[in-house]
Amino acid sequence: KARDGKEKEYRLEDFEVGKPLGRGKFGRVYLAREKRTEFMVALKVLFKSELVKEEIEHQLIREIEIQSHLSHPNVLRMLTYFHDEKRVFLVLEYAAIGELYKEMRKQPNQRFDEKRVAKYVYQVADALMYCHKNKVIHRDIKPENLLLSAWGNVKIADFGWSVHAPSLRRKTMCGTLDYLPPEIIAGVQYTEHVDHWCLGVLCYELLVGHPPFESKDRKTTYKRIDHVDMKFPSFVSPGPRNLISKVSWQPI
Ligand SMILES: CC(=O)N[C@H]1CCN(c2c(Cl)cnc3[nH]c(-c4cn(C)nc4C)nc23)C1
Repeated sequence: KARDGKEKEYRLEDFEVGKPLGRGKFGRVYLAREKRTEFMVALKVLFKSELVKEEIEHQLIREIEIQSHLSHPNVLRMLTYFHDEKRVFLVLEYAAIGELYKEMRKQPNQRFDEKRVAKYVYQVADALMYCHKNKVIHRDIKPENLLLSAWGNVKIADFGWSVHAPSLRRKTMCGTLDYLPPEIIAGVQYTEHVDHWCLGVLCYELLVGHPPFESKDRKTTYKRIDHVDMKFPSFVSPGPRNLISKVSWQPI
């Protein structure tokens, strides 16, 4: 905010753009520094031509509306946004450690110990309770969309799929099916409970190293989701089994 308290209009020249951090679904994300304050941010760049070609302008507008109004320690902040003739820029909070997914792969058995999973699941649950209180369903909770801040706290990123509850909006079956809850597969109206289901799937994956219904082909994955056909390896103790089973049984 500028000194007179008004929203400052940002432009690209207010930033020094650094290394690419990775690719979201429809844009590149760069590390950047705001020149005046030297504040580090993640700058997400989307090309207007691509937004139009993919007909996802409405999705971006919803992502901006939702993420710019949410303010929670475990939700990645959208600080501001601006556009020039060809591109839209989202100025996002920079999570210095990076993607939780990569952190998990770096662990000895490619999974986290129970204490660490408890911390991450608690933080995601807290963020989801906050989102649900604001009538927002994320719908895409999975390790790839979770980031770690410099202090090792989880930040839910990528609200590209979030919607205002309750919703019937079809989630196109692109990407992994592993996290799809039965009610979305069935195409019935769904509520915030879809995020609870994903939290159970996330808890399982962080503990075990792969998602519970993972199968060699999509058909089998669908079937296993539908029958909630979940097996726990012996090293998973009763506490997490109980929690995961409780959030995974959905009264559809
Ligand atoms: C779904 C999605 O947006 N994925 C990624 C792209 C980079 N982006 C980041 C966003 Cl949006 C915010 N902060 C990030 N920090 C990092 C990162 C840090 N290290 C050391 N390595 C990485 C990578 N990436 C981000 C989110």
